[in-house]
Formats: sequence, structure tokens, C-alpha cells
Amino acid sequence: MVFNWFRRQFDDRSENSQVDQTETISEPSEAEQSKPEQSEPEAAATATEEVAEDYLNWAKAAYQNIQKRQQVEPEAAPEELATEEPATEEPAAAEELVAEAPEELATEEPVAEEPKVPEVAETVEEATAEDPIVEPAIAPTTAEVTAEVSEFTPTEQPEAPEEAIAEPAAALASEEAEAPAIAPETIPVEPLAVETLEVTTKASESTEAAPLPFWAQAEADRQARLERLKATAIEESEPEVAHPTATVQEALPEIAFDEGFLWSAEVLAAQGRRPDQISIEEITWLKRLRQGLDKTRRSLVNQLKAIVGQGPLNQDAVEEIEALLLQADVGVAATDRIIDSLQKKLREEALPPDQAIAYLKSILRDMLDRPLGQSYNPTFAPEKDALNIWLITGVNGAGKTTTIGKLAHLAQKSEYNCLIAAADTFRAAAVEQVKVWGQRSGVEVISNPGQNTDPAAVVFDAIGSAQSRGTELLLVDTAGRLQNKKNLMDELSKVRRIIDKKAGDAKIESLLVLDATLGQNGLRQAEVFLEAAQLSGVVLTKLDGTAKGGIALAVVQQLGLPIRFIGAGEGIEDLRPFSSYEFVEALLAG
Ligand SMILES: Nc1nc2c(ncn2[C@@H]2O[C@H](COP(=O)(O)OP(=O)(O)OP(=O)(O)O)[C@@H](O)[C@H]2O)c(=O)[nH]1
Repeated sequence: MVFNWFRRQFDDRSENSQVDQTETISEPSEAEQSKPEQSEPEAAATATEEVAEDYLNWAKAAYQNIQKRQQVEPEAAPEELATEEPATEEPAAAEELVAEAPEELATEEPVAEEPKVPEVAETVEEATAEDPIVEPAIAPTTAEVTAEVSEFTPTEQPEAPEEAIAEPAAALASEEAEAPAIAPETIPVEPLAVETLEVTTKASESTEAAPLPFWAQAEADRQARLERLKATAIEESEPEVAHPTATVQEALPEIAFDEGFLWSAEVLAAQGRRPDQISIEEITWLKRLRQGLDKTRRSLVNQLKAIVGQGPLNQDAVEEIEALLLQADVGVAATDRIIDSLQKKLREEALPPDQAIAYLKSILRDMLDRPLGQSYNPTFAPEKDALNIWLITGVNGAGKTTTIGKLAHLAQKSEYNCLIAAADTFRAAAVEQVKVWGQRSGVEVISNPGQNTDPAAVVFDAIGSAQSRGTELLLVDTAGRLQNKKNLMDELSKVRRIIDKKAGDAKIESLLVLDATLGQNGLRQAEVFLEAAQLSGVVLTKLDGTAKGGIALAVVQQLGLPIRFIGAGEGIEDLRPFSSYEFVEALLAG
């Protein structure tokens, strides 16, 4: 069984894989009945000590399960990685990447210093030893080849795979440094090693061969000239497929049974989860979300609580709340709506502070779930066994490329067949960045190696590839800044038209990536995309480290779009599907 990170539940492909999370929650299994009752935030406010004790037991059980799993997993991990890799086409893809990388990029990252020959020789031995059927035929040859190669390969041994891993764009150099190093044993090179050796051997034979007769030499020169001519004559070359070299598993921290764990466990339990379903990634994410909203919470919530908790609101209190909400970039429209609802309720009955806060939470949740009063399916997941195309748009620097990398990682973990189209052709480095993310998440990237190529052409090629290989999720990177608004709109509209035409029956979503730290300014910039890209949702990034977490409410109120994902960090694990419940709990956590 695979945990579907988009649906936040276990997927069982053999049964109905499209079951909605909400359905699961509304029909608790027998096992679920033993956990603390599922509570609305209002009910949580009146929780008895007994319920608190239940949550504690629930958290302890979840903690023990995670610990048990951690003891088992280290052994399983390398095998999982090894089976994920398409090994046969590695050398070509890696060489192409190196050949095309701008020189300065290639030198950004120190080349891996590991001696190649002993590693390859070992690998060959392992490969032949493991395969008793081919051993009699291959073993003597590979042994000879290994011996022969080891005489001269220290400088000539192809280094492409390592260099391809070490070629990130300058802008991503710091991210790469933070990423865990790719352990050599996680790169499954066994079959590749044999091929590489054979090629190298042939090359060495040809260089040592006797000089060619003049007529053969002339013919060889002619062929070489022809090749050179062809190379310079063709501007738009075939789409390039960057094959992932290895999936980087982000190291998860040791988990402590602390206050953050208890809070996360309570949030998960309240959503109907069982202790045996809880993973370290989810706890880590919730802790990060709460931590990410820390600044907003500190500047907004404590004062808000103090005011709301005083009882029926008077005019002064309303003004104070208004100022606080505007400060947190909640925006005028959303602030008015919150205050109207609060006043109405508090005029009807004087709620004790806890209940007033619980009521405030329910107002915020309702706003987030129903932009402009319209209901959206809370689950936003690619449909299995169908082509889903997600167009990722937004201004430069909002976090589009990072989001694509993180989404690709979620898709890989949830066992979707995923592909990335590098259609931000406006900036050459953008293509290189997205390739690096493709490598990190283990997802192939379709790009066009030419300069200033047409993004619609890249998307066209990528859809063709996706259709022929049964891709379930195609993520399309797009440019965020063109010379003017009209260019941007024209380009996005053209890309959208191509998608509609070539993949008419695909599930198409258009997501706007918004930088939360920009607050209201970011929203103004976003309006151009509303017109051009037929947006269906928002990804809110950089929620960590901003006191403007309230922007989430402004987004739904002003753009009328649901938030689908939130990012709270630069790491590959720092993006999750948006849950209004979790967001509001983190925002107003005690
Ligand atoms: N702190 C934090 N940084 C983020 C987050 N998401 C992205 N970033 C950082 O924001 C910067 C810009 O991200 P990109 O993904 O390159 O943005 P982009 O929209 O693709 O920008 P262009 O490639 O210039 O179009 C990078 O340094 C990212 O690491 C986030 O959730 N939190």
C-alpha cells in the first residue's frame, strides 16, 4: 500500500483508488473508533480532560509506530532506490547534459573526487557474480576489459554521470549544498558499468590502430565535415530528455516526543487518522507549518485572542481587530467579512474566550474552503491512470521551479508516473534549474536544447512523450517575466491552447504560485495571470519566515481561488497539499 501524499491517505490501487479523503473521514473503520473522537474545532474547545488523555495515548501510539518503522526502513531504502532507476539510457543523457551546460555552471560544483575505476571494477564483479546465467560467457571478457581499462582510465574514464549530478545552475548552488549528498551506492550503475567499459575499450582500440590509408582518411574527414554542418544547420533540435540520475531522499530528522509532536498528533487525530497511519514526514511537516506560521501567530493571534476573549465586541475592539488583520495582510475584503461574522455571533451570545476562538477558527476555515462562497473539492490530487497536466505559473522568483520539484517529489512518493516540461525558455538558467529538480526528485525533464525556443513547442513535445509513456502527471514550468504583459499573456494563452488541443481529454489544472512574503503586492502582480492562464488554484510559497501568513485569506477572498498547496521551506519535503483545518490550527495554535 502506498501513501498518497496528495490525498493524504493510503492508496490501494486494487480497490477504488479515487476514494475521497472526506469519505474516509466520515466513515470511520472499527480501528478508528478506538481513537479520540473526531472533533470540530468548536468541540475541541470544550474538550474534557478525558479527551486530552486520549490524545496523549494516541500520540504515544503514533510515536511508537514511527519508531518501529524507522528501525526497519534503513535496510529497505537502498533497494527501493536501486529499483527506481532506468539504468540503460544514463550515459547518453548524462553526457548531453554536460555538453550543454554553460561552462561557468559546470565549474560551480566540485566534481566528485571518488576514484572511478575501483568502483566500476567492483560493480562489474558484483554484476557478473550475481548473474549465474551470463557468468560463463561474460566473466572472462569483463575481467579482461576491466584489467585493460584500469591501465589507462584514471583520466579517461567517463565522468558524465557524476558531472551531470554536479551541474546545478548557480542560483541553486546553495540549495544543492544543503541537499544530502547522493551516496554512490544509491546510484544503480551495474548494467551501465559493463556498457561503459565496452565503449571505452573500443575507443582505446581505435586510437591505437594503424593510420588509415589516404582515401579512407579523406572519407572520414568528409563525414566529419558533414556532421559539423548538420550540427550547425539545425537550430531547433529534437527535444531533450533529461533522465534522472538518482532520487535524493531528504534526510528526515530524528523525531522527538515533544510539544510539537503532541500538537501535530492532535491535529491528525482530529482529522480521523489512526496512530498506525502516521508517518514521520507528516509530523515533521506539521511541526514545520506551525513553526512557519510562528511569526504571524505571534504578531496577530495573541492580541486577537485577548480581544476576542473579552466578550461581546464593542466598537473599539472591532477597530483593534481590524488593524491586526490588515497588519497580517489579510486584506480589506477578508477582514470585513471576518469582523461581520464575529460581531453577528457575539451579539447573539457572549461566548467564553475558548469558544470565541473556536468560532473564529470556523469562520477562517469556511473562508478558506469556500472562496467567494463557492464550494471546492478539498482534495486536489492527480487522477490515477489518466493524464493530468498541471500548468505552473507565477512571477519570477515566486517559487515556481522549486514548487515543481517538490510536486514531482510528492508524485514520485505517491507512485504517480510523472514528467516535467521545461517550458520557461525565456531564461536559459530556468531550464537548468528545473533539470536539477528533476534529478533530485527522480523525474524526467523534457526540454528543448535550442536558444529562445518556443515554449509551446516544448509543451507539445512533452505531451507527446507523456501520452506515449502513460504519464499520469505532467508538470509544466512557465516563464514568469516577459518583455511586457501582452507577451506574457500571449505566451501563456498559446501554451494553454496547445494543451487543450493536443490533450483535450487530460485533466488540466492551472496553478498560480504566489510568494507569501510579498503580501498584497504579490496579489496585484497575480492579477495578470488570472486573465491569461484560466487559473484553477494557488500555491502559496515561503510561508516560513513571514509575518504575513494572513495573505492566505486575502488570496481566497480577492482572487476567488482555492489554495491547493503551501510551501514552508526550501527543501524538497517542504510542500504539502493545503488543508484549511491544519492551516487555521497552526495559525491560531495556543
Ligand atoms: N523560504 C522559502 N524559500 C522558498 C520557498 N519556495 C521557494 N523558495 C526559494 O525562492 C527562490 C526562488 O525560487 P524559484 O523556484 O527559483 O522561483 P521561480 O518562480 O521558479 O523563479 P524563476 O526561475 O526566476 O522564474 C529560491 O531561492 C527558492 O529556494 C519556500 O517555501 N520557502
